[in-house]
Amino acid sequence: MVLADAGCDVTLWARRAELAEAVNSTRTNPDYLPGVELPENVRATADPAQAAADADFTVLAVPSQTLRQNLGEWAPLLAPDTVLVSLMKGVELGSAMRMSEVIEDVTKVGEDRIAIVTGPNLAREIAARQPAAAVVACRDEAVAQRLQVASHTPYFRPYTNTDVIGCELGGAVKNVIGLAVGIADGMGLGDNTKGSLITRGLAETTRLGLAMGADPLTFSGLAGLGDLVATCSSPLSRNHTFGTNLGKGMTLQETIAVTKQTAEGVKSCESVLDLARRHGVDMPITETVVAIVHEGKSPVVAVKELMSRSAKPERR
Ligand SMILES: NC(=O)c1ccc[n+]([C@@H]2O[C@H](COP(=O)([O-])OP(=O)(O)OC[C@H]3O[C@@H](n4cnc5c(N)ncnc54)[C@H](O)[C@@H]3O)[C@@H](O)[C@H]2O)c1
Ligand SMILES: O=P(O)(O)OC[C@H](O)CO
Repeated sequence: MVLADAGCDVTLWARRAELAEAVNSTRTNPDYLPGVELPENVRATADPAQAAADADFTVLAVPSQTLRQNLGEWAPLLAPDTVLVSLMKGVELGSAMRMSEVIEDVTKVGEDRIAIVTGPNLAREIAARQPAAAVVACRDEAVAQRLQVASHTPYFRPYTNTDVIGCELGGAVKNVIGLAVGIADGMGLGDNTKGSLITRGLAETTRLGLAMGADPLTFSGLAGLGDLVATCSSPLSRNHTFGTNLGKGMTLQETIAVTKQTAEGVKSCESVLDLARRHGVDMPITETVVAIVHEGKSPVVAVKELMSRSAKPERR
């Protein structure tokens, strides 16, 4: 919708032919965004070859853990000079690769033709055309600028950045911190806890980013703080809501059963922790989220343990 509103002709690929037909005939996506009317220049198809043909930009928005397989099937269909754009906010399990790295690995397209869009961009609010800023990041600034023009609308304001590592990490780790804040909310804890988790979450994201070669200033921007604030405040965030359900005492299986859309942090908390260990970085909040979500640790015990860690200066 953003690209179409900015004047691009958009072909949307959908897995199910009936959903593609519904989008074309009703101008809505009844399963995912009921009540939102899509612009005329968005067409849907279930044929990936038709979606990929002649595309200046190929925008990828599948769950992070399925990207490698999806892209493996689509790679032979991509237009020769297309720019591959990732909207995904996760890290691959096992390889601990960021999404742009998976794209490069599968397609062998160079990093100058791989871009990402990230920032405080909850889908429902974007679909309601509420004002939001975003970051378009690419190692090649000219490519980022092209994508900036292609996606700039009266309600969507993209800024360019060349720090792809920092922008991607900001998006992936904020989902883990969103889970932590949701758990705290579900436990009935208040805004001091939230402010502390957001700030210390940003500190551990920045530590990881520095170890991986990111620009630390990226984390005080839209991809870092901006997205943390949106995710950790909003009931629209799937990660936040997932955490809230866990904090209220639901089991992991019960929480998964009521979660209809992708909550990336649930899997990516493990790959972010993997990255932290590979780089020798301490990420206590991420470690705690992994322990609660995947190892059955009680949130009450986890809070006690986090609060009784050894005292230290703020900036280390
Ligand atoms: N929704 C948001 O507000 C938002 C905002 C910014 C970024 N993102 C990111 O976008 C990415 C996708 O999230 P979403 O919100 O679109 O999730 P979603 O769950 O709403 O949609 C994911 C889509 O992928 C499809 N899908 C699931 N498994 C698949 C598979 N094996 N192969 C192909 N398609 C498959 C689903 O049918 C669905 O259409 C995530 O990385 C998320 O972090 C989401
Ligand atoms: O619903 P979430 O938790 O995946 O968050 C959506 C976006 O990433 C917010 O910017």
